Amino acid sequence: MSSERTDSSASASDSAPDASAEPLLDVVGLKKHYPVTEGLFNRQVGTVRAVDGVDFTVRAGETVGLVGESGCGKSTAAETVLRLEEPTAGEIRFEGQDVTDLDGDDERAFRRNAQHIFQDPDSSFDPRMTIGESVMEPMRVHGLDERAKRRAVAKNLLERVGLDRDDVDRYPHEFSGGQKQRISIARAIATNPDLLVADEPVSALDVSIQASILQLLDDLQQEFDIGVLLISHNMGVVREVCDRVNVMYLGEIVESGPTESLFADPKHPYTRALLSAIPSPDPRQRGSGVGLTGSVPSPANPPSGCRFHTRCPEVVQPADYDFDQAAWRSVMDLRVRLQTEGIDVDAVREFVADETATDASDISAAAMTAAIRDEFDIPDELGDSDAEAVLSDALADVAAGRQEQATDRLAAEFETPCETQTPATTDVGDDRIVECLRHELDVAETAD
Ligand SMILES: Nc1ncnc2c1ncn2[C@@H]1O[C@H](COP(=O)(O)OP(=O)(O)OP(=O)(O)O)[C@@H](O)[C@H]1O
Repeated sequence: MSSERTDSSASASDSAPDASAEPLLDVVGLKKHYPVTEGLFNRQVGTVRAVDGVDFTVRAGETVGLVGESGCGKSTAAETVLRLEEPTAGEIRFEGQDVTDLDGDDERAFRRNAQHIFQDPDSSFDPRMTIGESVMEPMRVHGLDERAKRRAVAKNLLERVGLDRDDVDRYPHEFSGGQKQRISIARAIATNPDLLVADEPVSALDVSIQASILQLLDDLQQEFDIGVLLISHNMGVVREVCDRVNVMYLGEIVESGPTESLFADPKHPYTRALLSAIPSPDPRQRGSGVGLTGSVPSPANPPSGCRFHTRCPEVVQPADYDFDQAAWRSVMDLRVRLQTEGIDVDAVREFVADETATDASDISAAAMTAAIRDEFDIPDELGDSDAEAVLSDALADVAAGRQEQATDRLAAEFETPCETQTPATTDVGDDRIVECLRHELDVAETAD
């Protein structure tokens, strides 16, 4: 974790861990799939690819972020690393040892050495146990038999995380959310772990106390040289505390690199979109970001090629066309909608009838297509006459109730390379990788 965050230019490198050191945690090709079942006999009808082949490392003394929107697979990755979930495939090497098939003493040692903090401190405590008992519990499980010693350690830990030694006999309901998260941290470090997995440790807390909890984690990490895997949907939090960042989308890592350079020059359109969502204190920068349309698609049926292509503001245009990128994205949004939910033409007709105070039966096809263009932010004319002809025909099909025909027409004419080619992992230098066709094309062009 970087030490002083007020000077962002000095942040990540101040306490930068030794990049040549063996990783504490080395995750390779990790997959976690869940079966989708149906019926009385739980017949498997599909697979949720929650984590679908991710690689990352955490070194001692390093804080590594796993960031992405809700549903991208971050928590599943964290739970699988901790062996709270069994991996479907891949390797999880902790201190040089593959933990996927540990048992007995080795498994107990791993559980002692890899601890976690979860998002909701309210649900992480047994309300009938004093907080001292909660903090002592992992010490008991891991072999510290003398109660008096456990109690003394618990008191020290409570003091270390900013509470009072005498709080040891109090109950969870007597503490605020922030204090409870401090107690969770005390409990997590009670066994002197080498790795701490913190899953959204501040997102349930009031914004005013988030910074102090992150600072506490930072201080403890430096004091004990712990490796931290921080799960967050919040790029602002990640920037504050991480040395390295892995950006995750729909079960895959699409970009990874040192925090400072990744924030200064994000390479993947998804990273750029996440960054644009961070509120800026500078009014000149507000609203300059690229918005993301729609939500994360289901990992039971991920899009082909680049999984982000159904939402990507920079999705590549077919070679035959060249028009405004924002208009192209809007046309793609229409295509995606037709392919997924479809368009309720009757609702469009009713809407136009209402807007124009006209009888629904009198609404023309032209008025319908204009309303659909409007809804999807598609300009009245695309800047490419061939593309415009394809779109006009497709919209005429939609207005006439021939959605399948429109869907097929758009799919055939507006096929993007991003849906047919799975982007390879491209090394873009500076210890950074990105999985995006645009970078592959750039690298290929430079090589030519
Ligand atoms: N036990 C399960 N069975 C089936 N699907 C699951 C299971 N656990 C998670 N998923 C699915 O896997 C995907 C990833 O979920 P996960 O919770 O890991 O994402 P996340 O990025 O951590 O999001 P959030 O911050 O909302 O928890 C989601 O679509 C989720 O519905």
